[in-house]
Amino acid sequence: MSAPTPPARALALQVLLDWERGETYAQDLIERHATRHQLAHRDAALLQTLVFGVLRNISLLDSWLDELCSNKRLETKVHWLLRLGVAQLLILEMPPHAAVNETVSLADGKARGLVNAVLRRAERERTELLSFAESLPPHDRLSHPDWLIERWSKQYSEQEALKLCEWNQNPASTYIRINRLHPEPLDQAAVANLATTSNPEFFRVETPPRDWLAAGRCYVQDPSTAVACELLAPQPGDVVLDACAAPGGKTAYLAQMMGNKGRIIATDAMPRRVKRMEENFERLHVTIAETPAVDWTKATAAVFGGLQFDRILIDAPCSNTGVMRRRVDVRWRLQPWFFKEMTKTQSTILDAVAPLLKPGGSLVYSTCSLDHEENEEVVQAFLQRHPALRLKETRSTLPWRNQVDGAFAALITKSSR
Ligand SMILES: C[S@@+](CC[C@H](N)C(=O)[O-])C[C@H]1O[C@@H](n2cnc3c(N)ncnc32)[C@H](O)[C@@H]1O
Repeated sequence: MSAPTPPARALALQVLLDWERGETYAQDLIERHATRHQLAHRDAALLQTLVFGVLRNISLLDSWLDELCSNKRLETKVHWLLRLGVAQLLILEMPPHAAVNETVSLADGKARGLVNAVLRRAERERTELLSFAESLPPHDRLSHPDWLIERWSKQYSEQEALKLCEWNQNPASTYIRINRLHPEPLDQAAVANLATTSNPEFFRVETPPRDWLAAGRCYVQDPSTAVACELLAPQPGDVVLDACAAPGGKTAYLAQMMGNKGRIIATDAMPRRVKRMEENFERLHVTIAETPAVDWTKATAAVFGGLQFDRILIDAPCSNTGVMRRRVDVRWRLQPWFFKEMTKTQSTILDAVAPLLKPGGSLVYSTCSLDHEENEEVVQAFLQRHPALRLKETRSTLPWRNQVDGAFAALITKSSR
């Protein structure tokens, strides 16, 4: 007989403890636990709500706990348990009975009394605690590192930096892109019922349509990801390199734009991600992609034996500051020095790939970062190192303005002589 599935709150506590110990993203830990325990979709969704609810609000929860526990030092497990309990009561607005009882039941013998007392007090003093939150400085109220808010204030404005923090505090919407490469068109009436976006290929959904996803009729993808693909504008018959391609969301859209005619070489440094990309291509009926694993910080342009490309997409690894609504823990992992490190990798990849562009060809450099250092500044320095290349256009989305994830894309061309 298999062991019973632990309740979502017990798994949430385990994910939070694992997250604090390691370098793994919370999303990966959630997926790992959901797979290991074969969680039903509803339970996996509850697990994500609990974990994200805590990680999105660590500073706010700790400000409340300082009040509730008179600044007492808390043992690690008790601390996470209290954060989890208070998040359910004051942020996620879960029924107090379940929130308190089930959270207390996860505490070890000696700690139960404390957890029970603190959570019951939080429930009683709910109104006072919520108004106390309003009096906190932004880095505590909106749970973002102070240095990050300052960095964004310098690059945009203080008002926009706070709007971005507020944006990051809300659960992300789910969007799907309809896969037009699927041999059987979707029932138009079903598509007509979907919530439209400003891009006719993308729709907002409350819950992902699982049968459509499994059958490759759609792909979960934020509309901001279209910016780079549309700027690259590949044509049927083109030879395209997608240098940082996994898990293949943009490649699949490029293949659709090309009507599955031509050739795409979709590379990525991580074999595990290449495998996932291959599965995605198979499901999405992408038939023109080849998927060699290539690390562009080690490989040179000679890797394809002289092959040159009409179009190149470099969707570079980045700080992910444009997608912090989805990657809720990025804010706690980022450090001020990380941006400079990232720009070194981005520039190395650009320099390695640039010689593969045909004369007259187009290259798009894109990120899901909002940071000028990783975007405009990387592009400017790249152009200075490669005088044959010209910047044609840049496009970006800003979450607080465009209501989608943040993205940046620069279109660069090579003269035909
Ligand atoms: C932003 S993600 C790409 C997302 C993808 N374009 C999509 O739309 O699904 C960046 C990718 O770059 C890959 N990567 C990181 N460093 C790399 C390198 N040195 N060479 C090639 N790929 C790299 C990562 O493994 C990651 O899959």
